[in-house]
Amino acid sequence: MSAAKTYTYKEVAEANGHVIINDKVYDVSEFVNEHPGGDEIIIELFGRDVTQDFEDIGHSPDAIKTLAKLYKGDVDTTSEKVVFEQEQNTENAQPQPNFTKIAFLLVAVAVFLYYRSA
Ligand code: HEM
Repeated sequence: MSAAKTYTYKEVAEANGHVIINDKVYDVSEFVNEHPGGDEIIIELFGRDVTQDFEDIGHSPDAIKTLAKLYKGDVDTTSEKVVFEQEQNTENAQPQPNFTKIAFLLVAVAVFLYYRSA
């Protein structure tokens, strides 16, 4: 751990297969192949702060232990943030799941099933 390094957001974004969780930098380039949740889900997020994603899944203490082994250093939180295109889209997108759309879909399915069984 003595070799811990401080990274700027830009350095993390440009490194190969690093992610940020709680302001710590992890090299997950090798780990993605073993990730029980699949590699794609993390590869898509390389270079980013995945704290929210990691916590939303409710990863186990085991997963947190694995994470500790991949620790590379800390992020310089005063460095300039990197804006990712996809992130921008999500921010501009509707914040709430579209209830009307879901309700409409359910009705459509119900109607379909009704007519199919008639
Ligand atoms: C970056 C470090 C990560 C590590 C070390 C890690 C580790 C793990 C481990 C050990 C599991 C097995 C279940 C458990 O023990 O909780 C797991 C499951 C999972 N992970 Fe991760 N994960 C990481 C990042 C992520 C990220 C960023 C996402 C989402 C964007 C993600 C999505 C998932 C999903 C969806 C599962 C559930 C698989 C299932 O139950 O079918 N993981 N992860």
